[in-house]
Amino acid sequence: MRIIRAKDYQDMSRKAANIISAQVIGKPDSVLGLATGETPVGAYRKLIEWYEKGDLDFSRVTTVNLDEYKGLDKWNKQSYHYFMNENFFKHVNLLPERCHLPDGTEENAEKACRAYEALLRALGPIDLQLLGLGHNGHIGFNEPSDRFELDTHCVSLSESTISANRRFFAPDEEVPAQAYTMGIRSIMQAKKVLVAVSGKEKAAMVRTAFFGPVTPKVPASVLQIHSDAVVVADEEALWKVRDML
Ligand SMILES: O=P(O)(O)OC[C@H]1O[C@](O)(CO)[C@@H](O)[C@@H]1O
Repeated sequence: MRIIRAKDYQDMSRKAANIISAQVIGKPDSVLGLATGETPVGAYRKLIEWYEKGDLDFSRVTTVNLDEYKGLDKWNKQSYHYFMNENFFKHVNLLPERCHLPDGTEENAEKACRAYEALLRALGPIDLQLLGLGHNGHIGFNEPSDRFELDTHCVSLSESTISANRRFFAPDEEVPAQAYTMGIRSIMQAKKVLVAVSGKEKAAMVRTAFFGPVTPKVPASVLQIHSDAVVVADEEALWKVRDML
């Protein structure tokens, strides 16, 4: 696992976007695994900026997102479909039919997960998987558990994840308690994994996940044994591991 140090959020975003750009330029028909959350938004902005300048072409790229809330459709402003559309998809020349997320409207969890897993397998290994880091060490919505959940599955979100995500919802809106998420296998089979981390509230988890034991109780810790995992983190996120770099 390589750690790339960035000065601040802007620098981290630019560095993460550089890695994604290099992937798309080097392999125009890449399969990109994408993430939601606040952290990757700056990188998406950079990619949009470079696309607008004519430096990037997404017309042959396929995207697969990590997760979606169960029960939310793509017009719901809190859905990850909506988030991805607003923050990235609609601003670049990705073909809509090549942008995939789990189907939050499918009430039958087994059916929804089976369909997404089949899609992931049909597409083959993801070329580059972008990840954020949850406060409790989750990646996608793979929550702390007694075992690594390998396939796409329906997860009951932990209290800490629900409360962390409350900031995206209006006070009177309920945060969904369940989500469909890509499993650890697809993430680990990705040829390259890029974890973007920013801010001092992630510093303790950076130390636990990337310098502690590999355990399903800290899902992100599994990335330590990925053959090509890169963490791009800013100074605040790295302050608890400064002496180890
Ligand atoms: O980047 P943020 O907003 O801190 O979120 C971290 C992680 O938490 C999630 O938003 C889900 O709780 C993930 O999508 C994300 O990777």
